[in-house]
Amino acid sequence: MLENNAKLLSVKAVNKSFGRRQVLFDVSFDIEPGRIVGLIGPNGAGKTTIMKSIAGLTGYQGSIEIDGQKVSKDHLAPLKKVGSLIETPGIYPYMSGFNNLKLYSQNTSAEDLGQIMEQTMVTDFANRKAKKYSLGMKQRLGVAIAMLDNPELVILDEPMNGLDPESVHSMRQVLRNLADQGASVLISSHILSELELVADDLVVVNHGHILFNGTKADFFASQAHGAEGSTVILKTSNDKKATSLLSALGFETTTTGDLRIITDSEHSLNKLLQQLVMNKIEIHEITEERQSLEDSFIELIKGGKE
Ligand SMILES: Nc1ncnc2c1ncn2[C@@H]1O[C@H](COP(=O)(O)OP(=O)(O)OP(=O)(O)O)[C@@H](O)[C@H]1O
Repeated sequence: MLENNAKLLSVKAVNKSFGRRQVLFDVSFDIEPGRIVGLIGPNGAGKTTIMKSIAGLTGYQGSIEIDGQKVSKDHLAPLKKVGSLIETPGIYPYMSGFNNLKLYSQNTSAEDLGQIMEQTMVTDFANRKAKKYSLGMKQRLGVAIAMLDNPELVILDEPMNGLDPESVHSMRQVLRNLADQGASVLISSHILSELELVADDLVVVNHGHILFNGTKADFFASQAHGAEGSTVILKTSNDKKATSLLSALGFETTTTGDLRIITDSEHSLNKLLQQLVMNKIEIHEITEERQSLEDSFIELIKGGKE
């Protein structure tokens, strides 16, 4: 059994080359039980290679441990605790979805199997041959396969790919249920908004380097209050006076349309409000324009290593 706060998955200093081309550079991150970790990066960043290394599908240098046991291509025993959907799910096309599930299931009761099919919304088409499935149906069946036999770690490579908005919504619910039951979930995407609502933690990767590894809240905070700061939009009793006052104090202001002020640690929102009050400028409306996670991500990727 895992102790509290133990790491279910520990990836340490993983390097990987294909021939002479290195594609992963000192990749390290951990996953605790019950957490959903979003692995995010643009196409070719190294997400699938990281997941394949964890799932024992490709060799690597460094260390990957699941529940304290090292995983490698030659030591797959820890993978009993892992359910995965990586790249094309291994679905047999001439079998029904239900029979595919039964084939992969070693120790899932009929009742649990029924529940997994309900949760992943596979039940309605479970008796049809898999070759007739759409991409979204295959994805759902692939996730159902990954959930068989009570995995402690579920690895899903781009599981939202091909899903309609309703299915994306229920997939989030499925992942949250898994985490609530104590499983750890590693899910990848190149679209941050797919992960934004579901991930607890984020690992941002680009060109095989980890650019950020921490909670989603920390990611947002580190980006929103980074060098650019956040933008405050003000409506005051005297915008002209407010602009010249704040400019004189070193605030970056723009007045095309609304009065917009960029705040940072030195020119904080608190300082801005104090100055307006001291100078008897009434504030009629104030809104903070927060950067979306997507903007933060793009900024981080642009500033990342080549
Ligand atoms: N079998 C392989 N042989 C050679 N190079 C490979 C192989 N698999 C992946 N690569 C290279 O490794 C790098 C990382 O690829 P990977 O598939 O891990 O990225 P990804 O982040 O999953 O991308 P995507 O979002 O497009 O799936 C890429 O430059 C890719 O071309």
